[in-house]
Amino acid sequence: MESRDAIEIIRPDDWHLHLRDGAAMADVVGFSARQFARAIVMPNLKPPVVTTEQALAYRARILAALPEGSGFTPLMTLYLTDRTTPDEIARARDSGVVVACKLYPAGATTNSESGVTDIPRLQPVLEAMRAAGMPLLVHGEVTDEAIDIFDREPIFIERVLRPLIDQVPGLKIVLEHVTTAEAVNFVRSGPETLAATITPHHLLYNRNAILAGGIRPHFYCLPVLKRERHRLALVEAATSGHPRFFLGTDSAPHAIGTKECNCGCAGIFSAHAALEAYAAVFERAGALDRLEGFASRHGPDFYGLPRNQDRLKLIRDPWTLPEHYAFGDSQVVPMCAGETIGWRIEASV
Ligand SMILES: NC(=O)N[C@@H](CC(=O)O)C(=O)O
Ligand SMILES: [Zn+2]
Ligand SMILES: [Zn+2]
Repeated sequence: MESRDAIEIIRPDDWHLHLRDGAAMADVVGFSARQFARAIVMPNLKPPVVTTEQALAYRARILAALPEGSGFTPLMTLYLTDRTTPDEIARARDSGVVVACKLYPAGATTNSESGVTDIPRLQPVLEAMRAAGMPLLVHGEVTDEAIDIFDREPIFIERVLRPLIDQVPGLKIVLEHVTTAEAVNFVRSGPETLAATITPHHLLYNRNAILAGGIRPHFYCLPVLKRERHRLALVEAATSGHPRFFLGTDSAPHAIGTKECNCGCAGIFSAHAALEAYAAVFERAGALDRLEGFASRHGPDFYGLPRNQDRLKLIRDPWTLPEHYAFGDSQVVPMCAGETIGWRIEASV
């Protein structure tokens, strides 16, 4: 195994991030801005970001909440509903700040109640997106109660994603937060217009983390963590150098009380140490030299955006992660709370 004490890469971007809103957002946005130049900001607020006007207003609130001097760029998204129109896509494109649209199957995850119920009827909207070169970002799980929760991603691929790719050839699609070997294989064998993001938690943990030795709500996210063989498939994909797999943290903070209760929310907060966690995974796989592709090149190349100009340095300097961070009028328990991580971001270089 290689052993290095520092690694310098092009400054990375986060291609899947939940920043929330208000005081809670102000508490977490700095963690992302510290390491990433840009992030795709998810639109599942309450109410969701369904119009360009709402996206512009949300963007302004994010910019106002950034630490002094931060150059962080939020890349905005629209939340597709059954009522989204092709005109809205044109407005989004013309805004220059909305770069993608998010497809939540209605009821699939946190704040997805207004999501899409009938994908074929979305055809004109999807065609407008293809014409605009705007990627469709997909939460890839079926909502069918009859399907076991651990099978919802592979079944989604067969029932929904495969037909969707045929329905609108040429549309860029990102299968977000992939969790299974089936998803990895599907993306690998799919068209050049199909890519996937991979989270740090799905690379670090399997489903035992949620259930073995006691029930641990802070490991509960959607799509739910899977078996070890799936985690290994994800590590292989992320560290393979394949250009259609890239970094998307899905950092999704929830107030502690909404996770530690009898019906806890889905979502893992990882923005406090995301790049450091990915570096640990890549190091363990003997693939630190491939971190830059995954974190800093594949994403912009797929989206058709320029790569970042500045660089960032990670140094070996183990530190212990806090048990909690402030989160609005509450607190959030971060991924790897209380554990030691081997890497630290030194500074911009
Ligand atoms: N990933 C999660 O478990 N939760 C996300 C929603 C999502 O990305 O599906 C959230 O907004 O909390
Ligand atoms: Zn999701
Ligand atoms: Zn998400």
